[in-house]
Amino acid sequence: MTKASSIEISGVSQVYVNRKGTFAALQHIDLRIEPGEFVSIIGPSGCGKTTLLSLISGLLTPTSGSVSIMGELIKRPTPRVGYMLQHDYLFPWRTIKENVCLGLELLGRKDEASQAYVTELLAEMGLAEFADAFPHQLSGGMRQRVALVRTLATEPDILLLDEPFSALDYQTKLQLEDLIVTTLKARGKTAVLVTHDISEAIAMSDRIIVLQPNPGRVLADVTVPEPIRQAQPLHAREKEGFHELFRRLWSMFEQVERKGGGADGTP
Ligand SMILES: Nc1ncnc2c1ncn2[C@@H]1O[C@H](COP(=O)(O)OP(=O)(O)OP(=O)(O)O)[C@@H](O)[C@H]1O
Repeated sequence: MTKASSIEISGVSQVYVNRKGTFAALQHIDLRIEPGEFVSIIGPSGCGKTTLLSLISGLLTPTSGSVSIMGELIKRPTPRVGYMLQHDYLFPWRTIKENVCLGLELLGRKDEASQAYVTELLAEMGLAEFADAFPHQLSGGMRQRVALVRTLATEPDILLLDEPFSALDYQTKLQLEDLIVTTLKARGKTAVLVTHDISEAIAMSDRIIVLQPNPGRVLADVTVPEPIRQAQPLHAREKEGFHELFRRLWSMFEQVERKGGGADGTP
């Protein structure tokens, strides 16, 4: 349960073919994410953030280059990688327990240890008494907690989080940020978060990758200062250096937007 994996992205380019021709969504991305690291990907709309997650999950294979997990080439989706999205995609006709067990069912895992782990996770997320409830009886924040349990139930080494908080109100979002970081760090999971929210990225991450568009490339790879990393996301915002880093990342966004993408050089 505490297994962690590295992600190695080497010389990755992704070209999409559409009616107008070809479009380079990502160009020559080299990135290594360490076991247990929490990394956020930020950047303007269309810079290739979701494409990068799709490549790590094995839903897409890169046009060139390679994506590996602990040195093993990823060519198709693998249970080692869990994916959590903005929408919870819970089945309305299934109870909460039945929803969180879906991934286990698909993998044919009906063993007692897996069931016990699901019960433990539901309790940890404050959902124990809702195991027999249906999704419509839960708030948006609770439903995202259910989605987190469903993702963790199959014990992936890596979690990909694609804007999982964007549909939530501010207070719920802050609470869920805390819960996710605590839960993933306690289990040593490697995590990659895509977000448009700079302060969320700083508060949750060990490292932040800034992408620039047209074509998508790495503009900056920023390590979050230690005092901020050590703090829970809710308190990270009060730490020294938080606002300075926010301003630095904000100015990178402005630079990319001024140049309309395709900007070279460091911020
Ligand atoms: N299947 C596809 N076919 C053609 N073009 C695509 C496809 N998927 C994505 N794109 C294009 O590739 C670029 C990168 O898309 P992607 O969704 O990865 O960006 P993003 O940074 O996640 O954007 P957003 O922040 O708006 O979600 C965009 O210009 C998008 O229109």
